[in-house]
Amino acid sequence: MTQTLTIRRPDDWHLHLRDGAVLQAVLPESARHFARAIVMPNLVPPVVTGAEAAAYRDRILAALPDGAAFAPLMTLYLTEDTDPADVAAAHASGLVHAVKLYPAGATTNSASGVRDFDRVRPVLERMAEIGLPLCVHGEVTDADIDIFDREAVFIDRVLDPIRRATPGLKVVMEHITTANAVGYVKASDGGLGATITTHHLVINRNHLLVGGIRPHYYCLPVAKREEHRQALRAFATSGDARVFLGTDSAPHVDAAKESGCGCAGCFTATNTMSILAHVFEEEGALDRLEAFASLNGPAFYGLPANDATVTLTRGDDAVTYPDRIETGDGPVTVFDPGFPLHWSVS
Ligand SMILES: NC(=O)N[C@@H](CC(=O)O)C(=O)O
Ligand SMILES: [Zn+2]
Ligand SMILES: [Zn+2]
Repeated sequence: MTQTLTIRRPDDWHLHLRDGAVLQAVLPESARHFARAIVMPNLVPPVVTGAEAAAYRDRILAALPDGAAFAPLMTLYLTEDTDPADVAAAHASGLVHAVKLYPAGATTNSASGVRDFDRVRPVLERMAEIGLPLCVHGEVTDADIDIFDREAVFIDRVLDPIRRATPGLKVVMEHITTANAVGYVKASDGGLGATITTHHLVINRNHLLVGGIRPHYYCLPVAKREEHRQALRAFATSGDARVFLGTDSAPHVDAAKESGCGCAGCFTATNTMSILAHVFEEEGALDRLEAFASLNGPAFYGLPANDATVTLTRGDDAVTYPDRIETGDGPVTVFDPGFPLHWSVS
């Protein structure tokens, strides 16, 4: 039996496109289904200034396949030396849609991130004035905090104090992985949103570690216990306007993942919409997929939803995707959800 679902064209509110040969290879995977994406600035070196963001945007547009309708929404990488005036100008020109906070050392290419949060206070205050959202990688980096606890501790020690000290600052808690984060966002009174990735709706920490270590399931924040995955699924499929899709599709070539010290990141751009339809169907929430993937994000960012639509079709036969995408730097493995997919985007 064939079933169809038509929704506004989705957007991706947290995406890594990289640069050079990898950008060239992975960009079509996102542009195929998504109209817009918040593009992460953690290149090496990072995208810190408005001028750097404009140059990166030009490289992305140059790499787009002919005829693709895809708009990169640029972000700036917050450092302790970031100039509030440069941020405000990049926002006023329409170039920059968010500033990204990486605690120094928290994740891939975060060495230039923030150590002393007092040093970025002037930037945060300016952002609150102009309505520019702060996107947050929400993990502490203290050596004595267990990696599975780093998100929950971040909420108490960093996120909540920043929000209290900067009233009116719009914050997106990105790629949330815990029931603690779900609870914190649900208890907030506005100005706080959260993104959830495709893979955190599918895997828990057993998928990563049982029966052998699975480097392609390793990402940050690391997948948690099953009870946390269940909390994420309930929140994502609830229709709550504070939560929306940020795939955090994060390509690393296989040689960097399948290594004695493998990089963090799951590459989900290729099959995300099929996986999400599967998850929402399992949760009896197909009617709320549009809110999560296409409506809540633009509303939070103050942008219109897309006029175009996509139709998802559920067929009896499983749909297949390539196991890996070839890039000029080597292959990038596509996230394997571990179950057959029946929904495809037409
Ligand atoms: N999520 C990840 O595991 N990796 C991301 C960085 C990030 O979003 O934290 C990357 O850039 O590879
Ligand atoms: Zn992150
Ligand atoms: Zn990310």
